[in-house]
Amino acid sequence: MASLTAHPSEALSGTLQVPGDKSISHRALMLGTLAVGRTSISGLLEGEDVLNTAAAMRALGAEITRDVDGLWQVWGRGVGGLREPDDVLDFGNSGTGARLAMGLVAGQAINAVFTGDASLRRRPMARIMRPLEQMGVRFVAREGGRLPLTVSGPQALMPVTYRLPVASAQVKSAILLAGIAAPGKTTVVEPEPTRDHSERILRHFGAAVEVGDGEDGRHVILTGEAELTAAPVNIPADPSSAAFPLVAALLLPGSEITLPAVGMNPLRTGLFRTLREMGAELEEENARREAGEPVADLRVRAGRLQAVTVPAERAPSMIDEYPILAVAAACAEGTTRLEGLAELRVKESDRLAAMARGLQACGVEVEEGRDSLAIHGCGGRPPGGATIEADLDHRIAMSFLVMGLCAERAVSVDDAGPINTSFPGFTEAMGGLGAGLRGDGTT
Ligand SMILES: O=C(O)C1=C[C@@H](OP(=O)(O)O)[C@@H](O)[C@H](O)C1
Ligand SMILES: C=C(OP(=O)(O)O)C(=O)O
Repeated sequence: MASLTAHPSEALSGTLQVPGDKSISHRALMLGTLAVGRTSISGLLEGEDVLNTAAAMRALGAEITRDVDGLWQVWGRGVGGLREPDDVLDFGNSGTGARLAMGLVAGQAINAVFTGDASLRRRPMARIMRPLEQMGVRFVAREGGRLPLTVSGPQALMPVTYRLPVASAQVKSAILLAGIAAPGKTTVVEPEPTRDHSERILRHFGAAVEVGDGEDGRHVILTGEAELTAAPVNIPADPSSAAFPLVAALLLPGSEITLPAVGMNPLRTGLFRTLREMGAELEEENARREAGEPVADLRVRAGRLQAVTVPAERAPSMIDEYPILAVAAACAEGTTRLEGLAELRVKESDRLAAMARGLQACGVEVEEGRDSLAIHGCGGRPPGGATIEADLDHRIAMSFLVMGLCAERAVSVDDAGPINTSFPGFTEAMGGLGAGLRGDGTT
């Protein structure tokens, strides 16, 4: 376990190209695998989560290469053309990789065994198993629907209409990926809209996806037995990764940074909206579209932040950003209230408990509820001076390193390794903006 320490920092400045969007990277590799022809992907996130998905797609028969200039090529097998992997598929730390790939395998008449690291093996999979079982897929899983598990795709998959019991783009996407191989229409009804990268990229590859609003929520309808055609994908910078330098720049007086080509999908930008409500100055420049996704350059200037209440219905659009928002709230003036956080308890770690514990260790007063968090802001630098257990959670690790930059005393995380799952080069990237993160060797 390599620990890392963030020391109180001066202003940040410069331009940082944040790595590619993790959600879109997984999907581009998977759609490329199901498509006929060669898919070229630029800007693919080369983090461990996505590299594990690439390895799984190779095991299922796709040919995947990386050119010297970082362009990835996927030669797909066509829907129904995947082969049975001859070993266990290991998705490491990645809920998205494992859950979406279950949907993809469901549409093939093959067996595949899925596993992951200690974090992924404690996360719930029944949410994916239930709808796919209705489509005819069989699972053998550990108690409580945990990995490792075996997926058996049926000879003839049935389409479903499924109402999501929790707001989850991963569940929606697994059903849609399975539905590609089913006859007729597969419908997912989501009470609250979640990130729609799957809908966008499916259309980009030629599938028919209709979206409409019903009384019970948003209906996403995919026409099955789709023929997917390879299409080039240019992946934007990940707004969830951009959040870390962005919040650091907001909190360190005198900072001004630019983050080019950040994904601005409105179902991902809840954090930006919240920070603006807190008084942040965020400018979007050169708004454009890449592979069906909105993108802009973000310019961020430091400023004082005021507490806000973030309503539960905003959670799906900023679900991975609560840990870093909690750090911003700890430095803001007043009490910030975050609601509708139940899903945070089943991420890479129990993020609600991890944030409450870590903030308290840094001298910030908090109240943790069943699905809420109140943070009493310090109106400036919090005390800091703690060592935080990352518990295999990249976002907890990066959030508390940003805390260390903005606190009175240094903050360490016991294991910075998981940062490589989503933001390889994080230490160097922050260093390039002027923030000092120092490795403490091996603990
Ligand atoms: O579909 C996706 O790419 C993701 C969906 C979200 O998970 P849930 O579907 O569990 O909310 C998010 O937390 C995860 O990081 C990526
Ligand atoms: C929850 C996350 O990812 P995943 O579900 O793919 O592990 C995340 O990146 O914050």
